[in-house]
Amino acid sequence: MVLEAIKYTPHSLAILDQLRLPHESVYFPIKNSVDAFNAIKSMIVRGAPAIAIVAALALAVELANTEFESADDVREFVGDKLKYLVKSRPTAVNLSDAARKLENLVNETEGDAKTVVRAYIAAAEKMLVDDVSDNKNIGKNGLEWAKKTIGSDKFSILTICNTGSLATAGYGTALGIIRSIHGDGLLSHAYALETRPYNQGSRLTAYELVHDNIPATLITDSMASVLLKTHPEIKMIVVGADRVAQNGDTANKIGTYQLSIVAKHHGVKFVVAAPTTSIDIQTKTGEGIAIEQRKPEELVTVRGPVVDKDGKVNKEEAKTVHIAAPGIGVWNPSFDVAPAALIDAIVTEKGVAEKDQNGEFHLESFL
Ligand SMILES: CSC[C@H]1O[C@H](OP(=O)(O)O)[C@H](O)[C@@H]1O
Repeated sequence: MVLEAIKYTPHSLAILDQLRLPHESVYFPIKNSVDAFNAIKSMIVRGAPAIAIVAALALAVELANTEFESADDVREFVGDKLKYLVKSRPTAVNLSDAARKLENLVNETEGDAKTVVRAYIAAAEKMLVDDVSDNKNIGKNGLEWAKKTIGSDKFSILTICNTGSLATAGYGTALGIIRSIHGDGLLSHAYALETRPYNQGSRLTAYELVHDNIPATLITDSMASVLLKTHPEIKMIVVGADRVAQNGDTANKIGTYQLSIVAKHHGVKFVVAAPTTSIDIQTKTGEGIAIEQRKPEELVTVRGPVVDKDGKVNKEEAKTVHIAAPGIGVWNPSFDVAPAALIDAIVTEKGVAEKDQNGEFHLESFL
C-alpha cells in the first residue's frame, strides 16, 4: 500500500490527519480555503511541498463548487483566497511560490468564468502530479551523487524531521533519497531523529521507514553527535528544506543547523534535498528568511494514546500530558538555517548544486 498524505478527486479533497499518526490513519475532509488554512496552521498537514499542494487543491475544490458571474469575479476570488492561505505558515516558500504562479495564471487566462476556473483547477492538479515525479528525480539525483561522492559500498544515513510521502504528494525529498539509496541496495541503515517538539521523526518518518521495511533506528535529537562519533559507517546526513536562499543558506526544521555543524566536525556529507519550488532566489541569504515561532504548548505538552499497565497501546483513548514545570518560559522556533558554507550539495529534481571553487552555489541555473 502506498502512503498517501493527500487524496484528491475533482471536487473533493481529503488529507491524512498527521496529528493522529502513527497510531490512527484517519483522512480529514477539506472543502475550501478555510479548512485548508486551519489544517495547515494546526499541522494536520505539514511539510513544505504538501502544504502548498493542499492549499492549491482546496481552492480548486472551492472554485468547482462556487458559481461566478464573470471571469474577473474568479480572478478576484482566487487572489483573495491565495493571499489568505499564504498567511497560514510563513517560512516554507513552496506555498507562496504556488500562490504566485496560480494567481498569475488566472490573471493571464482569457475567456469566461468557467474557462478561468478550469485553467486554475488544471494547474493545481498538475502541481500534485509534478511533485511526485520531482521527488523521484530528487531520489535518482541523490543516489547518483552519493555513488560519485561516497562510493559503491553500503553506508548509513541520518535524517531529521519528516520529508517523505507525508510531507509531499508522495515519495518524499530527503526521505526520497533514502528510499532510492535503499532501493539500489546501497543503504546499510537509516537513523531518524525524533525531532522535538512536534516529533515529526518519531511519529511520521519512523512510520514511513517501518511501512517501507527500511532498516532504521530512532534516536533523540541529543544523540546525533555521539552517534556520528561512534558510527563511522554514517557517511551522509540528508535533510529537507523549507526555503533555500539564493546563496544556498537553507531554512529547515529546528535542529538542522546543529546537524550541519556536527556533520562538518565528523567529516560527514551534509546534503539538502529540495525541489526547485523550495528555492527562493529573491531572498539573498538565510538572514532574510522569516522563522515561524510556534506556540509554547507544542513544547510543554505531548499527546498520544494511553499505554495501559501491561504496556499495551490503547488507540481508543488519547491523552495530553504536561511535561514541563508550570510557569517556565518557552522558546519554540519551528525552523533554523544551515549556512551554505556547511552544505555539501543541494539535490533538486533538475540536478545537484555544488559550490564552485570560491565556495559559492549558483542556484539560478536550476530555475
Ligand atoms: C519536504 S518537507 C520540508 C520541511 O517541512 C517540514 O517542516 P514542518 O513539519 O514544520 O512543516 C520540515 O522542515 C521539512 O524538512
